[in-house]
Amino acid sequence: MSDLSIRQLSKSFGGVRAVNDVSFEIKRGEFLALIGPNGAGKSTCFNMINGQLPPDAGEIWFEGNKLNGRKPRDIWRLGIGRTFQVAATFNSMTVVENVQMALLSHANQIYRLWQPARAQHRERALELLAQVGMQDAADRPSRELAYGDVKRVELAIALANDPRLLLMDEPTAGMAPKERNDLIALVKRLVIERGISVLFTEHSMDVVFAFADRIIVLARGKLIADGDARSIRDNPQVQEVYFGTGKTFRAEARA
Ligand SMILES: Nc1ncnc2c1ncn2[C@@H]1O[C@H](COP(=O)(O)OP(=O)(O)OP(=O)(O)O)[C@@H](O)[C@H]1O
Repeated sequence: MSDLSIRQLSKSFGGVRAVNDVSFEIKRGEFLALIGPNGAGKSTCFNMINGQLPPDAGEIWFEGNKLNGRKPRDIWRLGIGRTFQVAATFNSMTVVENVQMALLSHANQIYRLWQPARAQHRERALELLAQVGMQDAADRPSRELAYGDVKRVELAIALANDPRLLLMDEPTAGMAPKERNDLIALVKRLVIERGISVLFTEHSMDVVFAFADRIIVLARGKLIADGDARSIRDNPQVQEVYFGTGKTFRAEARA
């Protein structure tokens, strides 16, 4: 069964066809990269899936539910998580408190009648921090964290909602190559351990080719390729759209 089904999705801004008749599926437990040069329509796709932008045409289905017309919060409740930039309050709390707040927010959706106290979520918050390798920093003020560690905590916060599909739009933006690699390796491990699906965008082709189960490529709003790393790397149309961007897509660049 496919988790997410995107069917003939389109979105224009004035005369710009940002997303043009795009269809793809994500299967349960798949780690799928959405790539494409700048302005290809990746963020617009994400924003339609998470309910921030209404599509002009096409349908989005998740586990048998049509998502068109639903609010971001309803889509989040259906099990589609996303990594947010940290909230304005992030710096005023400890690391574990930030995850506790996310758990509290999630619990309030379901157990509205007997809202558990924040303290009761500490153990679960520590478990989530352990999954992202941040348990030792649990009681540190969040404002002291290095950038890469903030990203790990963001991931723990996203996992607090127990998503079955996680959307990650450029999760490694602003990171050094080693940090990028580590974060995506961590996400891949979580995909395998938790059986969730992840759709992510990433500008580092090394990272995409090393970790993605499957890659889809957008160019000027159109989906031009969908396949594994080798087929994408050898695809002449993909090579052409990346020509001159400094990314390597030549066959001889194969690892
Ligand atoms: N809110 C908007 N208003 C007008 N035009 C927009 C808007 N959002 C996106 N666009 C245009 O739609 C096209 C696709 O943009 P989008 O941000 O989805 O691409 P992207 O693949 O995410 O790019 P990048 O890799 O640079 O983030 C671009 O031409 C962009 O200028």
